[in-house]
Amino acid sequence: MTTNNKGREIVLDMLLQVIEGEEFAHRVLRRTLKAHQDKPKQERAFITRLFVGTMKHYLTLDYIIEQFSSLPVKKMKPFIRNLLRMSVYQLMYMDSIPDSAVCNEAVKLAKKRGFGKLSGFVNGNLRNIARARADIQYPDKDTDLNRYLSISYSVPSWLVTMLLEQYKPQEVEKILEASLRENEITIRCNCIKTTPDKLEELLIGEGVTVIRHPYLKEAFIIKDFDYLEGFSTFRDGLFIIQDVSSMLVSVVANAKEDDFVVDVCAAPGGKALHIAEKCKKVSARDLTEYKINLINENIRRMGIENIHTKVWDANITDPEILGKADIVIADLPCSGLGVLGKKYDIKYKMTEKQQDDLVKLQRNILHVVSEYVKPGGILIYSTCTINHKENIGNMEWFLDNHNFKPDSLNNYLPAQLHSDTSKAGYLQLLQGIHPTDGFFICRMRKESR
Ligand SMILES: C[S@@+](CC[C@H](N)C(=O)[O-])C[C@H]1O[C@@H](n2cnc3c(N)ncnc32)[C@H](O)[C@@H]1O
Repeated sequence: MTTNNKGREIVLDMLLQVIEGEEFAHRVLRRTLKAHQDKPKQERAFITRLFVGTMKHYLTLDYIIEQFSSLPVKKMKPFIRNLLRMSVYQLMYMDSIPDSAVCNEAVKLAKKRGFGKLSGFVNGNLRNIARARADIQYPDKDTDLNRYLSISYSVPSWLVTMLLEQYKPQEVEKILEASLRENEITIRCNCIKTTPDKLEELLIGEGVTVIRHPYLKEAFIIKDFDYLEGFSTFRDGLFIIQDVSSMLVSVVANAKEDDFVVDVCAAPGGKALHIAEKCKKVSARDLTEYKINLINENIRRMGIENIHTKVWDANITDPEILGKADIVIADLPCSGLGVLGKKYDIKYKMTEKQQDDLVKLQRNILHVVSEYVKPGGILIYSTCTINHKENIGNMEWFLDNHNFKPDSLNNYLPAQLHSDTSKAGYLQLLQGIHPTDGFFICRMRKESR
């Protein structure tokens, strides 16, 4: 365990940056792993597991701590509360670490960072939790469903209420449970450069476990690897990381060779690159130079040349493309409740007000970009959220106020996804219920006159 002592300190600093600061968890994790590329695979895996696990579970961990501590977690010093969270995570979820090691390392860290006077408090609480963890009483599902879901799945109570208003209790529990599972990585084969069969063979040769996705032949779930950028298949642009839900946007867009496609919020370019395999001309836009560079990097790596990128605010009309697009992709900024497992700080940071502001932004962008669609052309609206207001709510608002009609998805979607709603032009995928992220897609056709 001594090798992981430094790892614990690294994780504690990451937690402080994200929970107590303004940083995004996935960015902090990526930056930290990059900075410690030279560390053995095992240590990097320890850092990832402890950081992601503590982040995903920290309301549950706070509940446990407060069963034992006389001081509420909110009143503790930030360093101490995050040290306790991280240590309780190890006690509750990491069976291979002896309790004594967890307590001793926490005490050492408290002393090292100038909290020697509180090391007794840390030690006492951790040892009590280790001793009595089997007797902890959790909220009862039958008498207080909201609190049960909130504490069991580490989700703020207001968000549980919102989900229970929109979905059945069993669905909400499956969604929240899926968000705590280890994240799966899905990739899409770059069919310009190789075939799915060949890519599968090459990845297996690189020691990766490869599982074919049931929805699309170009999609694979990959496991048992450390550093993706180390693979020649990645460096050579034979695949891109992309969830199947996101791939389905390009599938239902169904671009033809001569179509002109505009993706108005395109970075890092997953959907635009996918569509560009099918048609000659794609315009990929995003708000900043930084974001456009992300698309350009992927364009270079994947060797896909028929995409033109442009910094453009989707809220503002671009007169150059008015009425010119066969297909407009509006994959808009959203509350991200479909990717709670991957962006595990969203559930703590999102507010109802932010969601309402997003609905306004989405409506404004949809209104502006609908004018780029040719008569008879297609507008695809998608989000990686499961919030009805941002999804079906916006679709209905849009159709009520614009010259568009819903267009069935059933000619394009895999048969497993056909339903009454897909026939009516939209699909709501739910994590934990579908083998994908939570995601919304709708297809709408502009009327000819
Ligand atoms: C859901 S992501 C897009 C993902 C992308 N379609 C893909 O498949 O890789 C939303 C994007 O919208 C961009 N964005 C946010 N506000 C925008 C605006 N006003 N104009 C253009 N892009 C915007 C963000 O920078 C972000 O890259």
